[in-house]
Formats: sequence, structure tokens, C-alpha cells
Amino acid sequence: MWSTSQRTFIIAEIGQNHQGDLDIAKQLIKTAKDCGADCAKFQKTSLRDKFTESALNKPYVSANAFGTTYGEHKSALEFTEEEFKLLQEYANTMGILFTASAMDPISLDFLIRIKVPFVKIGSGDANNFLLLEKAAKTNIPLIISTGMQTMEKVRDIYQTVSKYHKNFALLHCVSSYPTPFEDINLNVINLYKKEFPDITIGYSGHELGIHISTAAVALGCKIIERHITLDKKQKGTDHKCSLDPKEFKKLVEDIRTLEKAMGEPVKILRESEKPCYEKLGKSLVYARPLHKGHTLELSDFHVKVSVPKGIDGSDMMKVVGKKLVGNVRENEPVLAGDFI
Ligand SMILES: CC(=O)N[C@H](C=O)[C@@H](O)[C@H](O)[C@H](O)COP(=O)(O)O
Ligand SMILES: C=C(OP(=O)(O)O)C(=O)O
Repeated sequence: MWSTSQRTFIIAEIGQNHQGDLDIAKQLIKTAKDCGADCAKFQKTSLRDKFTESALNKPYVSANAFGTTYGEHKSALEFTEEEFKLLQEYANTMGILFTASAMDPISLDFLIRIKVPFVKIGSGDANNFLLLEKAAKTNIPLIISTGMQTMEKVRDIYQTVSKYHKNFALLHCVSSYPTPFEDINLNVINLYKKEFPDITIGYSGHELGIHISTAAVALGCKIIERHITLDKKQKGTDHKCSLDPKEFKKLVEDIRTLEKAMGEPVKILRESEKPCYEKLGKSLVYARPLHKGHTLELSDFHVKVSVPKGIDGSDMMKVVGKKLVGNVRENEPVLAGDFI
């Protein structure tokens, strides 16, 4: 899916930007597909398995609240299993992969049952070693985000999941919405690549704009996840740092262009450079008239744009010490047949 290909795997994180409305959720799946995303992702929660009673009963006083307590709020944003299956079917007809983050063990079981292609473990569960171990044991591919964790914790995650298989990816992530640029620490991606060379590394971004996520691909990320929204002004914690359809499409286009531009670490004269080389590439030319039999030395050459072209300007040391087989004039290009 992601690790077998050089192509970046792009996840449109719908999360809870559907406002608890099945039609909006479908629109978001279609938008994700239209924007070129590879996967539409939701969040699956079994409220009593993710939260304690007191966490659910806590008042949620916020402009982003969909209820008076956190439990009411979360419940308004949670789809039933049947609704999830409908969304999965819809994604299938749209031709886009469908999955969700498993926010608790019951949700993990459900996602395995409906045969999602991989399970996401969000940053909120990156320190939940009970869930990580349970997920790893199932052998399903995993994408694990590492927001709010230290490097020691990330090493523990790697060790824990590695005991079962290596079909998992670690995403660098900073869980602030939106993430201040100075907190993003994109160089953590280099650290992950160095410490975990045998798994896929990606980035789950919550910053404003698309440029940082594109840069993450240049640093070697093979998975990019960004929240998607139909309208950034909607009520909800994630809308502001989500990408609207125009931005998401541009992100995908920029990543695809960047993939072409990254190429291989091979430095050669490219076919496309040849016209410029023909027009402005410099050649060795004679600095003054010289006679047959003269032994060439460095002071006999200038390096100029010459028509016709001669031996490449950088090759002068290959010619020094050779004997001219005929007379040459000032500013004539140095040609292979001029000397022995
Ligand atoms: C850490 C984590 O789970 N983060 C998720 C993924 O990025 C978010 O989508 C949260 O679910 C969201 O920000 C919660 O908002 P509220 O508390 O208003 O429901
Ligand atoms: C919390 C999630 O993601 P992240 O940690 O990557 O923001 C999630 O996928 O549910």
C-alpha cells in the first residue's frame, strides 16, 4: 500500500469534520477522491471504552461544542457501526480507500471486522501500549502517529510493534491545532529515518497551509495525512487547520510534482539541459596562433562560448602535453583531431 511504492500515500483525514452528518461525510469522501487523495479516514470511538465516566460528564464549554458535556459532544460526532459500513460502501463505489483511527480496543475490533486496509493509531493512543500491542498482534498494517510523545516513547512504540511485524509506519506529528511553525520540528523526520530505517516514515500535519507538508515529502516522508474540510468556518475544533478542497487538491498536485522533481541521487547532464549546453556551454579555444609540432601548455588556452563547439572547457588537463598536428589560429575551438 505505502511501503512498496515510491509514491507518497496521501490520507484525507475527515476525522469529525462531518459534523455528525452522514451526507456531509459522504461529500467529504467524494471531495477527498476528487482532490486525488488515496484514502479517506475517519475516527472510530466507542465512547465508554475511550473515556471514563467523569471525562464524558465534564462540561464542554466551547464555541466548538456539539453538546453541553464532552460526552454529549462526542456522541453527536460519532457514527454508529451501521453508518460506518454505509460510509465504507460509499468509499468503495467512489474508488477510494476507507479506514479510521481506532480510538479504543472495541473500535479496533470493529475496524478489523469490516476489513479496513490498515488501522490508524492516532497520537492520543501512541502511549496506549495495551492498544498498540493488541493492534500489532492482529497483523493488520498500522499507521501510528506520534504527537505529544518523546523520542524514548517513540522508540518504545517501535520496539513494541516490531515484536510482531514491520508492516507499520510512524508519522511525525505535533498535536496542536494549528501547530505554530516553530514547534513543527520537521527535522524529526530525519531522526526517525535514521533510527527506524526499516519502516515507512510519514507526517501528519496540523499546521496552516500546505507548504510544510509538501516539504515533509522532500525530507523523505512516504505518507502524508492532513485534515480535510468543506468549509473552514464551520463549528468544530479541527476545521481551522484543515485544508479546504482547493488547498487539498493543490497539496496533492504539489506532492506529485515534487515526486517527479526529486528523482534519483545521480548527477548527469540531463537531456533537457542539452540545448543550453549547446548554446552557452564553454569550450577550450586557442589563446593565440600556434604552429604544428608545438607542445600544448595551459597558457595556450582560453575557455569561451565557441561556434562550433570544441572540447569541453573542463578537459584542458587532458590536452596539456600533446603535440599539434597542424597550425591553429587564435580563438579556434580545440578539436580532438588537432593533436597527438
Ligand atoms: C489527539 C486527537 O485525537 N486528535 C484528532 C486528530 O487530529 C482530532 O481530530 C481530535 O479528535 C479533535 O481535535 C478533538 O476535538 P474536540 O475535542 O472538539 O472533539
Ligand atoms: C489523532 C489522530 O491523528 P494524528 O495524531 O495524526 O493527528 C487520528 O488519526 O485520529
